[in-house]
Amino acid sequence: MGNYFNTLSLRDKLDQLSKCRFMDASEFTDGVNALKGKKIVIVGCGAQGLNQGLNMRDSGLDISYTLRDAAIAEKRQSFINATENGFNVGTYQELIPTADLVLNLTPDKQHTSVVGAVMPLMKKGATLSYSHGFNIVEEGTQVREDLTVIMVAPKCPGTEVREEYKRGFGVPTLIAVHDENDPEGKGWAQAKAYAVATGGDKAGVLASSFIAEVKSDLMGEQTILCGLLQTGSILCFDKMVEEGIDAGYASKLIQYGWETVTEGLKYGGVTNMMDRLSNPAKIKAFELSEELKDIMRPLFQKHMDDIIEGHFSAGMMADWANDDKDLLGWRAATAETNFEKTPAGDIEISEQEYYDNGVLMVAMVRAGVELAFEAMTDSGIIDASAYYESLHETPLIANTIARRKLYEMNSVISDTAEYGCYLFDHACKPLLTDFMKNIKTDVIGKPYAKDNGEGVDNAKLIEVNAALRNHPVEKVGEFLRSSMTAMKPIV
Ligand SMILES: NC(=O)C1=CN([C@@H]2O[C@H](COP(=O)(O)OP(=O)(O)OC[C@H]3O[C@@H](n4cnc5c(N)ncnc54)[C@H](OP(=O)(O)O)[C@@H]3O)[C@@H](O)[C@H]2O)C=CC1
Ligand SMILES: CC[C@](O)(C(C)=O)C(=O)O
Ligand SMILES: [Mg+2]
Ligand SMILES: [Mg+2]
Repeated sequence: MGNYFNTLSLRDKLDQLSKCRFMDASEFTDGVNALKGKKIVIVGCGAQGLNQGLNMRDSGLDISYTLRDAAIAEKRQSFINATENGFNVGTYQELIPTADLVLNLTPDKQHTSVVGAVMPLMKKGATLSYSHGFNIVEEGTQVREDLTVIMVAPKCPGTEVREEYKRGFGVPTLIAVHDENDPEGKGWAQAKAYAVATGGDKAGVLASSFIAEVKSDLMGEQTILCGLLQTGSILCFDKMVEEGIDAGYASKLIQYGWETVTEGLKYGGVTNMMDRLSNPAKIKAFELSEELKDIMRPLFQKHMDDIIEGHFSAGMMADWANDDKDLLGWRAATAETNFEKTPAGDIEISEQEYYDNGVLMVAMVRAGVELAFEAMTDSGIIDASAYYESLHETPLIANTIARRKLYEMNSVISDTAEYGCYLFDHACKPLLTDFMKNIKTDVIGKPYAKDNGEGVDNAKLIEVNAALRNHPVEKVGEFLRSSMTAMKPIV
């Protein structure tokens, strides 16, 4: 065992990183048939396990859960999740030998021990599935030759996998078959049926590789999706309070503001989100985001380099071996931030006010989306995949902050994402210290145009609009969104 990616030649690395094909709806006409009547056993009933299982059962598949013995004996939350939803639950010995498909939906840290325990019990020719390829790519786990190994990775938190499915939509999903484990050539058919069962085909499916999924997923979650939303929440809240804005108002503006402004992003990309601002505010947001991009670019690039080279995974695995000291310390520190401790005030904020009084938040989102997209595509990740891991998923993560702030986001995302989020946040906040010194309430907490007049330089506005609309994330986004015909509004 060792870092599998690092054992490949440069040519193979680049080939794997660039594996990404947007699948046409016509490729899913067989629906869930490849898995119909098959026994599907999910290991773990947490964020992904529960929500994927609910969708798959509603899609007509046979789902049961296997949990470690202690979880069953002590009736832990995973046991409650499964039994209260009417699923059959059993031990590994009871259920794994009956399974045609085993979904490993335990935390990445546990994969080596879980796969080690489950694999000997799996019947010959069965399939093992992951929703994140860390164990295969970064730890180099080798799976029994007779087993098929697939990945179906929703580009989204588990809660939203369920919510989007209930809305009749789905979440973009990346599927892959591990080249070294497809002895019967059935991997792709099963992965496609699984993606249909979770609703992924309605939002868009990419046929990809374990490697491309891991490297892009880690990058998205550490930077724009979670890291920058955490940094932005803390910095914007502290600034508003320091400048005399009511703390309840500041708390509400941020808690629900990310969800509201990124809903504009989800529908019409950065262009639409920025168009929701008045013209003077849009120009200001553009200038702020350009400055933010210059300051944060080296940090985004460092995260991408560390992920590609394996430094990130080595550091996180060292923390696993150290009883998660960093993860737990950072988690406790996040709970003590003033943003987290200040409840949202009972104040009406209209949808438009979130944009007008949140110009800096809009600027942060634009900067983060574009930087993450640029760092991924510069490293050989295909634009569609980079789009899902930056622009499309940001609103889905923002939804979690609207529910119960950073606590909710960090509980709902995987432990791997949570670790990466804190790592980025702790590096990013100091980088933005000088930038934040110049920030006043005209761009966070109060409407921009009111204090700055309505005058606009036409030439400047045309230049800004062109820069926004011509960014490559907008080009690929336009194409990908055109296939998301079942998308439903939530704000
Ligand atoms: N969170 C998310 O939204 C996303 C996660 N993923 C990926 O999905 C996978 C699952 O992550 P996530 O849903 O966050 O995981 P959770 O932490 O939410 O769920 C973990 C589940 O695994 C069980 N578990 C924990 N430790 C062990 C162990 N040693 N042996 C057996 N079971 C164990 C837990 O039950 P108990 O402790 O009671 O035994 C619980 O049911 C990961 O690979 C992750 O990267 C992919 C996309 C998004
Ligand atoms: C954004 C974090 C994620 O990758 C996800 C929800 O897609 C995770 O690991 O939780
Ligand atoms: Mg992800
Ligand atoms: Mg992840």
